[in-house]
Amino acid sequence: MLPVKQAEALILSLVNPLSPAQDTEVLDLLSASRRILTAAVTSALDFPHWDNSAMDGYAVRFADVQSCKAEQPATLEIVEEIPAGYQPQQTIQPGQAARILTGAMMPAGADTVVMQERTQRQGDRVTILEAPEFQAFVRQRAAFYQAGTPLLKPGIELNAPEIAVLAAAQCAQVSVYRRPRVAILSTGSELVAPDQPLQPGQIVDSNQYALAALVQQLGAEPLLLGGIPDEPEALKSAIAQAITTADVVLSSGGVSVGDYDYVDEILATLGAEIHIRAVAIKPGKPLTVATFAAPQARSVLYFGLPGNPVSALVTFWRFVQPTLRKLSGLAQGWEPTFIKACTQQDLRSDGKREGYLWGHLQLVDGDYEFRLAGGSHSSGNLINLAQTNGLAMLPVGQTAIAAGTEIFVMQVD
Ligand SMILES: Nc1nc2c(c(=O)[nH]1)N[C@H]1C(S)=C(S)[C@@H](COP(=O)(O)OP(=O)(O)OC[C@H]3O[C@@H](n4cnc5c(N)ncnc54)[C@H](O)[C@@H]3O)O[C@H]1N2
Ligand code: MOO
Ligand SMILES: [Mg+2]
Repeated sequence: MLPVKQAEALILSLVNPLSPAQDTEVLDLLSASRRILTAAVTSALDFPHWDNSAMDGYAVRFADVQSCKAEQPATLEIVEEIPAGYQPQQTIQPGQAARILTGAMMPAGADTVVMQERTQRQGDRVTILEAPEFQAFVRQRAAFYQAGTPLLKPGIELNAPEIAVLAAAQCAQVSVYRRPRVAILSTGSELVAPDQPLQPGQIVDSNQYALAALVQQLGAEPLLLGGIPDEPEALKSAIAQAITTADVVLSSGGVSVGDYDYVDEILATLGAEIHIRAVAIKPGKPLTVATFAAPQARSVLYFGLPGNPVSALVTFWRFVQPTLRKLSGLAQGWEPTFIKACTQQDLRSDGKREGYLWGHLQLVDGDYEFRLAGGSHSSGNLINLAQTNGLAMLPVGQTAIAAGTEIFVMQVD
């Protein structure tokens, strides 16, 4: 059994990220949310594009107003009104000012803005009641970004801030990585679809739905291959089909030592290289990780996840999620986030495998608290997994952690 950290490192070393040359598509900016940028973006524009006013007020020459105060105000002649979107026509001379609105271009000759509240207006004259700072309320050209320097790096996820930056830089279309394709198949002769009547001994194929939801949440495209009975020929043809269409294949079930656990055997028959057969994690010990090399242009990574519903989810969060993040072209941040939290209950584990117990992570007065889900922590119990958002990690060798102790909790929402 491989320790969890070693399994994570080995799995990440098997991942070939999508290629910025081949695996890309060009999208309208509005469709690019949550996608990953393939190439660096620079802009020919400075930000701000020109000196402009940060306030509604008056553009003045600092020299005219630097010593004014309420008892000794300065009165200036207003020679122009400058709303946003208008190019000033006048150069401000000594004794002159321009009415200026927020975001409007500074006129030549002026270097400072006096906010409206520090002035009194009489027709085409304005009285400045208080000396401003030199260059007050002027947003200088290129103060935020200089044209030609790096604007956005490749391998970042495009969320609202990045989309705003791209729009402002007039990048109406953007090159992003295509979505990774993830084939999902469930093994088990006992499985039926949710809309089928249940016969004695049968259960619903919930793993297919759970895995599809997780794949979608990560921005990848799930290819649903359904439930495959525990028959070697059926399984072989399903896996053979999956590896021709997907970047990653996820199966659940059939990886332990039972009489109908055929996955490893079939992978070997199909020419896969099996890298992992078991990991020291609870739940999730019987985890198979394999690669298919040729004849595809790119290799296919195969995860034989354990069939127990919680084991399938925990191994997805711990190992498949980082894989999909790396594969997707993200430059960093593949690994799960572990948060220090104070457990509110006693936690127990056999100490032989790295244990993961599900529960709820919550900020209370600035500190995270972990509340263990009530009910059974059996890997077959998916019911109390609902409404949880964290997995408390119990290191190998540790059998009991007392309530009130600080622990690491893996965030899973
Ligand atoms: N003698 C041993 N038996 C088992 C061991 C072991 O080390 N020695 N390991 C146990 C552990 S740990 C796990 S986890 C399971 C993993 O089993 P498999 O991956 O072979 O999965 P199956 O046997 O096919 O199914 C296990 C369980 O999960 C249910 N299942 C399967 N697929 C689905 C699905 N798509 N949706 C919902 N539920 C599913 C299935 O009905 C079984 O109840 O092996 C232990 N046994
Ligand atoms: O360790 Mo198995 O993955 O749950 O029961
Ligand atoms: Mg089994």
